[in-house]
Parts: sequence; C-alpha cells; structure tokens
Amino acid sequence: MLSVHPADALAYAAVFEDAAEELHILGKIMPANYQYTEEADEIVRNQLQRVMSAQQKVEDDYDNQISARSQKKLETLKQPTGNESQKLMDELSNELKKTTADLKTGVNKINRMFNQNPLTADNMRKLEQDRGYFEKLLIKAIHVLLNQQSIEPLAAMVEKEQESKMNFLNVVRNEEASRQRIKDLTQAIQDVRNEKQIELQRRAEVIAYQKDQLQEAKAKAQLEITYEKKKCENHLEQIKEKCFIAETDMRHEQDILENRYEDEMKCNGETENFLRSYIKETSQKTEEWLEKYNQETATLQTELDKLKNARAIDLTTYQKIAADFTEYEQVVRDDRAAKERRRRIAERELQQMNAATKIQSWWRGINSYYLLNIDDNLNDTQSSSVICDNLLTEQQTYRIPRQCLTHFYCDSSKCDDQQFRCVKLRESLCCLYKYFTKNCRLNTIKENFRYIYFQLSIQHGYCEINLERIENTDETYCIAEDDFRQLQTTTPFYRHYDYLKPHTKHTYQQHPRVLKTAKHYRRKQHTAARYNHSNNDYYPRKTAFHNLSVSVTIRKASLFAVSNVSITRSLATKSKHKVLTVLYEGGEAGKRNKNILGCVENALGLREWIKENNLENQLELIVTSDKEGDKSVVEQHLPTASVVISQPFWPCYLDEKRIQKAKNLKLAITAGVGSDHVNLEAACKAGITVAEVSGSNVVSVAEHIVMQILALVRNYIPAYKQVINGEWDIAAIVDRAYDLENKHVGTVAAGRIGFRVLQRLKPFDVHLHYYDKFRLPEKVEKELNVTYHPSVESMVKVCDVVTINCPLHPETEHLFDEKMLKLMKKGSYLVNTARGKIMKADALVDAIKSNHLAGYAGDVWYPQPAAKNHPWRSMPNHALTPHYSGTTLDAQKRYAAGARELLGNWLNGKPQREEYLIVDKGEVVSRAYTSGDATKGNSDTKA
Ligand SMILES: NC(=O)C1=CN([C@@H]2O[C@H](COP(=O)(O)OP(=O)(O)OC[C@H]3O[C@@H](n4cnc5c(N)ncnc54)[C@H](O)[C@@H]3O)[C@@H](O)[C@H]2O)C=CC1
Repeated sequence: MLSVHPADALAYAAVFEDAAEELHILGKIMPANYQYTEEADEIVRNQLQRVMSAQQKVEDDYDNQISARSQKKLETLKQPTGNESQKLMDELSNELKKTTADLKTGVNKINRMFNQNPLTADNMRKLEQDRGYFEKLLIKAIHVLLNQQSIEPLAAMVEKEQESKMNFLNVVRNEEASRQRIKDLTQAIQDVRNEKQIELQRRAEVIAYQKDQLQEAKAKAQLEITYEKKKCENHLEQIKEKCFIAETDMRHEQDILENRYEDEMKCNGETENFLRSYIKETSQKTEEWLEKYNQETATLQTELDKLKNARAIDLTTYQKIAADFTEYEQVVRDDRAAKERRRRIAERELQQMNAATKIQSWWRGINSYYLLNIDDNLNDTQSSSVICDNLLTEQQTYRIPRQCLTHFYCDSSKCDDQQFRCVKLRESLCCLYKYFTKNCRLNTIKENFRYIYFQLSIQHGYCEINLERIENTDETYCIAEDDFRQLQTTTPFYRHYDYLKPHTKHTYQQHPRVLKTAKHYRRKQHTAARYNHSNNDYYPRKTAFHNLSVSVTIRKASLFAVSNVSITRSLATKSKHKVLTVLYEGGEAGKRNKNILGCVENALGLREWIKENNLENQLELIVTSDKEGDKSVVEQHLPTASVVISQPFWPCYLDEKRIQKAKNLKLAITAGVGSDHVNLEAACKAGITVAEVSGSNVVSVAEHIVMQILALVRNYIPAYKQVINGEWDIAAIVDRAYDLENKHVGTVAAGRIGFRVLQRLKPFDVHLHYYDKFRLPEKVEKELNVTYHPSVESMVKVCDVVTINCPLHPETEHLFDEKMLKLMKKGSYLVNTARGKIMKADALVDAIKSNHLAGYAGDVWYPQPAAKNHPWRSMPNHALTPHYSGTTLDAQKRYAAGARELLGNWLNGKPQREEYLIVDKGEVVSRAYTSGDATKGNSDTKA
C-alpha cells in the first residue's frame, strides 16, 4: 500500500500540475494533432503566399516607376527648358523612394515570418524535444511512486532537470544575445545594401545621361559625314578638271618636244658627219707629226750624245781645276795661318816686353831702394834688419844686383857667368820669369806694396805642378833655371818633390819624352822612395798637361831677404776628363729631328757645346746606349770616366759594384728628374756628387697624369681600339665609362709634380686629397681646396683615383704592395708616373685581374726598358705607355741645358745650384730622398 507524507503528496501534486501546465502550453503553440500533417503545411504555404504576393506587387511597382522615370528623363533632356518635366521627375523620384521603402519593409516581414513561424522546422524540433521530455518525466514519476513509494529519486531527477534547465536558460540567453548581434549585423548589412542601392541608382542615372550624350554625338557625326562627303565630291570634280587641263598642256608640250627632237636628230647627223671627216683629217696629220717627231728625236739624241761627251771632257777639266783650286786655297790658308801665327807671336812678344819692362822697372826700383838704402820705407820693421843683412851678404858674395841687371834678358843657360846659376831667389825669379815669358803666356801681372803676383799659362808640357806652398826653408825656394827648363820635359820639381801631391796615378811611361826623363833620373840615382818607383808607375806624380797655369805670389820683402817666399798655387790641367753619356738610340727620328736631344745621335747638345767652348782638349765625350752586360760600352769606359750622364728614360743603373769599379768617377748627372738609378749610399761613400735637373720636366709629367686619369675614367683605350678594328659597340664602352666630376682624387706626395697635378685637376670639380712628408702651407691648401691626410693608407681608402708622385727610395720602394692595394676603394683607379718599383708588380696584376682596381696607368716600369713578357703588358684594363711623360721635346730642351750647366760648373770648379744636388760631399742633401740608407735595390732585377 502506498503511503505518502502529506507534504510530499503536495510536492508531487505541484510537480504534476506544473508538468500538465507545460504540456498544455506546448499544446497550444503547436497542437500535436497538427504535427507533420498536410494541414500544417497548408497553413504555412498560405501565409507565405500571402506575404510573397504582397512583395511581388511592391517590386512590380518599383520596376514601373523606374522605367517611367527614365522615360521622363529622356523627355526632359530633349526639352531641357521645361520646369514641369523637372517637377514630374521629382514626383517620380519621391514615389520611387516610397516604393523602395515598401520593398524593404516587405523583405523584412518575410524574414521575420521565416524566423518566428512555429511551423518552421527548427521550432518544431524544439517543441518535440520538450514534449518528449515531459512524457518521460511523468512516466518515470508514476513508475517511482508505484515501485519505491518515495519521490526522492524523482526529486533528484527534478533537481537534475532544474540544473539542465538553468543551462538551457543560459543557452537561451546567449542565443538571445547572439540574435541581438545578428540583428545588429543584419541592420548594418541593410545599411550597406541601402548605400549600394543609392550608388546603383546614381550610376544608372549617369549611364542614362551618357547614353543621351552618345546619341547626340551620333547625330552630330552623321551630319558631319554628310558634309564631308559633299566636300570630297566637289574636290574630286575640281581635280578632274585640273587633270584634264594639265593633260592638254602636256600633249601640247609633247608635240613641241617631238618637233625639237627631230630638229636635233638632224643637227646631230650633220655634226657626226663633220666630226668623222675631222677625225680622218686629224689622224692623217698625227701620223705626219709622229713621223716628224721621230726624225727630230733621232737628231736631238745624236746632239745629246755629243753634248754628253763634251760634258765628260769638261768634268775632267773642272775636277783638275778644282784640285788646283783646293791646293791654292790650302796654300792661302796656310799662308794666312802662318801670318796669323806670326802676328800672335809678335803680339805676345810685345806683351812680354811690356810685362818684362814692368818687372824690370820694378826690379830696378828695388835695386835702387837697395843701393840708396831706402829700406826705412818698408813697413815690415821686424824683418828689415834681416833683409839688410841678407842683402849685404848676397851682394858681397854674389854681386847680385849687377849680375841680375846684366843677365836679366839673357838666356842663363848660355851665360858664362857661372855665378848666376848659384844665386838664390832673385836670380831664380829672373830665370823663372824669363822662362815663362818665353815659353808661356803671361796672363796677369799685378803688384802692390807687399806682393808681386803673376799668373802664367804653359801649353803642351809634361809635368805635374801641384805646389801648394813653398816656404822659408833654405833649399826650397832656390829655383834654378834648369829646374824650369825641366818643366818642358816632364821633370818634376826634383828638388821640391816633397811638395808634390800624389793626386793621380796616370802613367806616361810610354811617352818617349817621359822615358827619356826617366832614364835621366835613374842616372841621377834618386832613391826609389823619393820618386815612388814602385810597381809600374815609375813617375806616379807626373802627368801630362795641356794647359798649365801657374800663379805665383811673391812677397816683395823676400826680395830683400830670403824669407816668406810663397808660391801659392799652381794648377795643372791634367789629361782629358772622360764624360760617359748613356742615352737611348734615336733611330730615324733622332737623325731627322735635331730637337730630340735625349738620344745618342744628338747627345744632349754636348758635342756642339764642347766645340763652342773649346773644350776638346779637356773633355773626352763617349756617347752610347749600350749599358747592359759585362762587355757593354758602359762597363768598358766606367773605370776611367770622371762624369756619367744618364737619363731615367734609359737609365744607366749605377749600383754598388759599378760605383766601386768607377775609381775616377766624380759626378753622376741625371738628365731629367729622379736619381734612383744611382745607389745613393754607395755614391756617398765614394764621394761622388749626384745631381739632377730638378723641375725641368714637371709640367710635362703633370699633363701626362691628367691625360691618363681621363683615359682610365672615360674608358678611352677600348673605345679607340674599336675605331681601329672597325667596330661600333657603344654599350661595351660605356659599361666602364664615367665622369671625373665629383670623384675623389688623391696624390701621394705634393712636390713639384704632385702640386701641379692638383692645380690642373681643380677645374674638373673633383674632391682633392694629398699626403706628403712635408705639409703644404695652409694658404695653398685653402686655395686648392685640398684635404691633407696623415698617411697614405688613410688617403687611399677614400679616393676613387690615386696618383703617385714621390721619388723612389727605401721608404717608398714597394709602397703599393698587396696590403696597400687592398686598402684602396674597390673599383678605384691608380696612376703611377713616379717609378715602377714603388709598385709590387705581381700584387698589382692580381688587383687588376680580380677587378679590385678598375684600371692602372702610368709610364714607369722596373727594370727599364721593360721586358717583352712583363706581366703588366698583358693585364686587362690598363693605359700604360713606355717611359716618355717627362721627355717631351720641350722638356728635353730644358734638361739638356741643365745637364750642360752642371758639367760646365763642375769643370770650372763653380758651385752647383742647390736644388740640383741630391748627394754632395758624402751625404744626401735633397730632402725628397731618405738620408743614410738610400736605396740599394736598383741593381736587382726583381721588380
Ligand atoms: N715619369 C717621368 O717621366 C718622371 C717621373 N718623375 C718622378 O717623380 C718624382 C717626383 O718628382 P718631383 O715632384 O719633381 O720631385 P720633388 O722633389 O719636387 O717632390 C717629391 C715630393 O715627394 C715627397 N716625398 C718623398 N718621400 C715621400 C714619402 N715617403 N711619402 C710621401 N711623400 C714623399 C717629398 O716630400 C716631396 O714633396 C721623381 O722623384 C721621379 O721619380 C719625375 C720626372 C719625370
């Protein structure tokens, strides 16, 4: 029996009531009997039909209104002034708007109907689920109540259901929120749709308007076509008319020409006939003339032969006469020369007489002083007593005054008075003077209170006179006449050998006179030590001289006393100085063009210069281009050469070995600029002066540099090659061609050349840079707008073009090696006209081949001349030339004159210009070169 608590019973009752109510509600929404029945479908279909037909109607209205509106618009366009039409249009627009609104409302209604209708599939499914659930619940509740007699499980189920309901409610709420969002979005879509609608409408209007325009244009075009057609027809008519007239004219003209042609044909026939007869006549005449010509030629030929014979006879006569004439001329010339010689001798004798008279009067004056005892007048009080004593002694012993006066002009060797030969200084002086005035030329004679000074030149003697000083020792000033006669025969001052300086090792043993003298002295049995008989050099101190000039200064007081006699200086011009000049071969050009002074043929103008200055007796000029190898001309003459002249363009490398070999070398001249071909350190040690003609070709080089920079940057060489090869490929050239403007250009060294390069590049509007050991003045830097760099490295990093203008010395040798080249900007250019050895040859080839450098130019190589297989010749992108930038014809004039000046100064013992000197007095004096360890590398062949 089921027993339920009243409270529970109430709860059960409430639950069932609730359920029944829910089911009731659901039943109302969708009566179960309607479900899936045809009736339900009918209801829905009817509803839909109703709504759809209303919508259809509104759409029809809309279409009608749109077409009515376009119609009206067309009419309005045709009658643009009608205000009524405009009004009508406005009304139509308003109606259209209204209908569009209805259309919109209809669409909304349809949507809503689809959403809210309980008969839609979604809603039906939901209702079915709910109803199922309640059925299950009721069945389960009844079942629980019957079996367990408790409603607890039921309550649990209810709770569970409540929970799921809550979840469901949440879901419903979420769904509502989503619906709201969908609604908003739908609204937004609607807005957009409206906007699009308006846009569409506007476009439709525009299209309609453009259609109108099109029609209008069509009408116009039609009109124009009609007009043009008519115009063309008229034109055609006119042309036809014109052609007809022209045709008539031409026919007329043709008739005239035909008539004329007939006339001309007639005329030509007549002319032809005439010419034929004329040719016939002329050929007859020509034949006659030819015959006549042959006859005359034969006659003339006979006459010519006769004349030739006569000429040959005349020529022999003429040659005979010419020979006679030459002979007579020679006789006249000899006669003139003899007369000239006699005249000169007479003149010289007159001079000598004058000089002798002077000396004599001076001598007599002295004797008068002595005889009259006027020695008080002498200032030298200290020596007066000695003077008097000596004079007395001498007078007593040798009766000097009288003797001298007697023998003054006599030839002492023939003088009977043997006393004369023994007298001391005064007699000797007489003899000296007499000897000299007889055999030599007296150049000057000067006298003042204390001294008498005379300078003499002896010609063609054999002797070495190099006395610095003869002083007051008993024997030394006793110069007897014989001694001076010995001068003529290569005899040294045998009594004064101690004063001879061993300054030459020339030997003249072969000379017959020398041999004679040698025998003579051997007979006299002088010791070997005194005459230095050693080796082959029997008379080492003797040397030949062509011009000997002797300057003698004698203190007057010494004529009163044997004291303080000084023969101050004697200078002997020794054998000829050998000048070894090494130049390039001039070939045809050198023979033809005398201005190519730097070649062997023209020898820097030295041949002419020597002639002009009568230096044939002093200089022996050797000119050669043969400088390599042990048997070369240079090697043969080097040991005896006093001067070597060479050029950077064909350098005679004077390395240490050669300098040691050149024992006689005093001066090495560079005809040009750059003396790196001389080992400066060895030159310092050997005391050789090294000089160059600084500044002589700096402009020439600067111009060459500018040319080569442009050749590289503008890619000139390949362009020129195309012209030669008959090509025309612009792209291939411009591939590497640029403007110089705005590029960064730098020079290593801003000396004479570097500075001129900067000056010349300034107008190209480039950015200038430089590095030099010595900075330019600030003012100059500002003027040139040039940037100074503290090192080569820092400069090359920023430059598009680098030019090298420093000398070659240890600091700069191989300055541009792999490291330096790597520092350069990629694609930059390098121009080197300084020296080849500043570059590391292989490193450069690598830099060019790897395209790190865009190009290289210059004209200097190492060694020079460059070998045929020198790697630079075949590397790409170069604009190299042989070394010629500094040897233009203008430059040659300057450096040839400079070389002659250097040689002349040296010969005359004059000082050289300071700026020309590189090494002087055993040290490097030019600031452009490094002192101390000057380059040693010039003789090696490794570049
Ligand atoms: N290709 C050719 O035909 C010619 C080439 N040259 C070469 O050009 C060189 C320069 O000639 P010039 O300008 O007349 O000489 P220069 O004596 O007037 O100038 C040389 C300059 O180089 C600078 N210098 C020296 N060592 C340096 C270093 N280690 N780093 C930076 N700067 C340094 C000096 O300070 C000086 O300013 C000559 O030594 C010669 O080698 C000269 C004339 C013709």
